[in-house]
Amino acid sequence: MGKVYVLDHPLIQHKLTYIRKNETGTKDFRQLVDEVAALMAFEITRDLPLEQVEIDTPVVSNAKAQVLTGKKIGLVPILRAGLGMVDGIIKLIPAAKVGHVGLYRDPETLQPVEYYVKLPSDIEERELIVIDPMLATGGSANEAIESLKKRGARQIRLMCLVAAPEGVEAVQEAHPDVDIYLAAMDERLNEKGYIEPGLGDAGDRLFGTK
Ligand SMILES: O=P(O)(O)OC[C@H]1O[C@H](OP(=O)(O)OP(=O)(O)O)[C@H](O)[C@@H]1O
Ligand SMILES: O=c1cc[nH]c(=O)[nH]1
Ligand SMILES: [Mg+2]
Repeated sequence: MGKVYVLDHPLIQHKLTYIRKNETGTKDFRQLVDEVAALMAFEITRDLPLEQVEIDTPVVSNAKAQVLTGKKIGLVPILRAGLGMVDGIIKLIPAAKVGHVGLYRDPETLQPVEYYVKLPSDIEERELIVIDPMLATGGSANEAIESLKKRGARQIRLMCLVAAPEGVEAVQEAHPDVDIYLAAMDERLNEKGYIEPGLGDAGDRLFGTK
């Protein structure tokens, strides 16, 4: 079963509180999501492998130093709301390629509807991070992960700001090979499929559409 990591760094938790607040407007919401995504990226890349190299500094020759090695990273935001987390992560991993999976959740059935997929050609070679602020029923994340696997992806992690326990369980059941990284595990889903306490509709708050 995939592991679940709740990233409890104080800066992440402090900023998340302001993201949640009803009175936080679009500009600040966007800025805070960007900052939290960067902080989360810092935490989830802790286990990236390093290799030793030799470099010349202005002072000595052949100094031992370390550089990243292993698989390259690919980011896959789930449209729309996942877009709000891309720039923050790219600041730390500027060479990451970015694929897009477009999904919306039907408001009646809560089922995900796929409308767009565009991925880097070498996804099977990359360590992919699927990003979406919200993991509610888990339907969208599962559909996105399925879509990536169908196209050859082999190593996938999921990064969300806020999750409901139902969504985490659904992903763990459907994709036991996928580890999940969260800023918070919330209490429940309400009858409309919204996370409580949550932060509302992440896409609408990011893009000012409601
Ligand atoms: O876990 P689930 O129950 O599938 O719900 C989570 C999905 O719902 C939201 O997207 P939404 O459908 O609002 O689309 P948007 O990003 O375009 O606003 C959110 O960004 C997730 O993708
Ligand atoms: O609480 C929720 C649930 C799904 N999608 C959102 O944007 N927010
Ligand atoms: Mg939305």
